[in-house]
Amino acid sequence: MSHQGIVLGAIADDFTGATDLANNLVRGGMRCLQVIGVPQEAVDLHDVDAVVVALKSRSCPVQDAVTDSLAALEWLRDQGALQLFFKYCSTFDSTDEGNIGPVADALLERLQADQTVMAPAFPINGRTVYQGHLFVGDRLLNDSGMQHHPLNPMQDADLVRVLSRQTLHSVGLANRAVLAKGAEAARAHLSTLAEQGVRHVICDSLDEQDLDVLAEATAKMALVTGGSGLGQALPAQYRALGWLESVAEPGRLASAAGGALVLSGSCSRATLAQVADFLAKHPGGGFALDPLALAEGEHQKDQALAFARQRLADSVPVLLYASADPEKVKSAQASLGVERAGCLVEAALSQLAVTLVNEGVGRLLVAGGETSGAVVSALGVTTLRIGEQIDPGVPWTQAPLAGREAPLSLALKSGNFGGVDFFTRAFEVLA
Ligand SMILES: Nc1ncnc2c1ncn2[C@@H]1O[C@H](COP(=O)(O)OP(=O)(O)OP(=O)(O)O)[C@@H](O)[C@H]1O
Ligand SMILES: O=C(O)[C@@H](O)C(=O)CO
Repeated sequence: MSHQGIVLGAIADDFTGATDLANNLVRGGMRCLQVIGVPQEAVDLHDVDAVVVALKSRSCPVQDAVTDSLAALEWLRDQGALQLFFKYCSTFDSTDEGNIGPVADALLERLQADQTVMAPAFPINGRTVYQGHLFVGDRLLNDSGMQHHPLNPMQDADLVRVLSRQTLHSVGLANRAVLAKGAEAARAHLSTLAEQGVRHVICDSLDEQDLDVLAEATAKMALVTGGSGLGQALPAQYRALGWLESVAEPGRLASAAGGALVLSGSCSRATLAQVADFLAKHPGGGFALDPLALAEGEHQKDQALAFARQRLADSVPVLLYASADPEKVKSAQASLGVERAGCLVEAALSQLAVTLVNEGVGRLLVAGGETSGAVVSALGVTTLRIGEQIDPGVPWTQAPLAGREAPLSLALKSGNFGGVDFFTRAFEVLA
C-alpha cells in the first residue's frame, strides 16, 4: 500500500527554481504543490505527493539561509515527507561563503544523516557534469557567462573544489564511469565514500540515463540535493518502492480564464529575445518601462496601466517590460544605483500586477526570478498548484487568491529558460 502523507519534501533556494523542480516532479508523475515560504497556517495536502517550499535563500546571509532551510525541513517532516530534496541552481550559484555547503551541512546534521549527493545537472537545458566539472552547453561554467554573474560569479567549474571552499567536511566524486556500471555499483561507491567520511558527493550526469541511475541509487537517502533533472528521475523510484501510486494527469489544473498579461523584469539574454519575438508577433502589444522615468514619479506607471487596460479590453495579450540590453541597464544603474534601479522596476511591476489582476487578468506570466518573487509576494500568493510544462523548467501553475473565485493561472519563468516564442506560445498551450 502506498504511503499516505507526502512522499517528497523539497526546499528550493529561489522561487523560479522551485517551480522548475516542481515542474519536473509533475513530469515524473507526482501531484505537486509549491508553497511560498514556510506556511504559517495549515495547508490542504490531501491530493498532493510532493511539496516544494520556495525560499529566497540563494544570495542572503548564510545564517538566514540555514535558519530558513531548517524551518522548511521541520515543516516538511511534519507533513510526513519520506525523502528531502535541497534544490539549488543548475549552475550551482553560490560563493565561497555558501549557501549550498552550509545549508546542506545543516540539513544533514538535523536529519542525523552521514552523506548526501550533489547533482545539479539539467541535461535538457544544457547543464551537465563530467568528472565533477559543470558545463553549460559546450562551455565550462567559468566560461559560460556565469563568471560575470553580479551576485555569485562562478569562476571555477570544478564542483568538488567549489564546494570544498564552502564546507569543512570532506567532498568526493561519483563519476560517469561509476554511473555507467549501474545503480548497485553507484550505491557501493557511495558507501565506500561514506566509510571514508565523505559527506558530500558531487555526481556526474551527462544525460537522463545517468540521472535515472543516480535516482535509483539514492531514492532511500534521507536527503538528496541538486537541480531539477534529478527531480524528474526520482518519482519512478518512489513507485518502484511502493511509496507512490501512478496518477493519471498529475498536472491537471482547472480551466484558465481572464485577460492575458506578461510582466518582464528579466534582462537575461533569453528573455530579451522573447520580448523581441512577442513585439514582432504583436505589433504595438508592449509597453517599455524605464527605471529613470519610474524614479520621477507615477506618470509612467499610469501610462502603462492605461495601455494595458486598453489592450485587455480588446482581449489581446499585453506585455509590460523593463527588460533592456546591458548598455541600458548599466546606464540606469549608474544613475540610480543597482539596488534602486531594481527596486523601482520590481515595485512598478508588482503594483501593475496587483491592479490588473484585481481588474480581471486571469493568466499572468512573469519573467525573472527576482521579479517573480516581488510579484508573487505583492499578489499575496501562498500556494501554487503545478500544472503542465510550457517549456523545460517552466510550467503553468494555479494560485488561489483571496477575494477571487477562480484561481489565477501563473507562470514564473527563470531568466534564461524558455524558447524564443515563449511569451506567445505559453498562452496557446493553456486550456
Ligand atoms: N531596465 C532595467 N534597468 C535596471 N535594472 C533592471 C531593468 N529591468 C529590470 N531590472 C532589474 O534587474 C533584475 C533582474 O532580475 P531577475 O531575477 O528578475 O531576472 P533574471 O536575473 O533574468 O532571472 P533569473 O534570476 O531567473 O535568472 C531585477 O531586479 C529587475 O528589477
Ligand atoms: O536550476 C535552474 O537552473 C533553475 O531552476 C534556477 O534555479 C534558475 O535560477
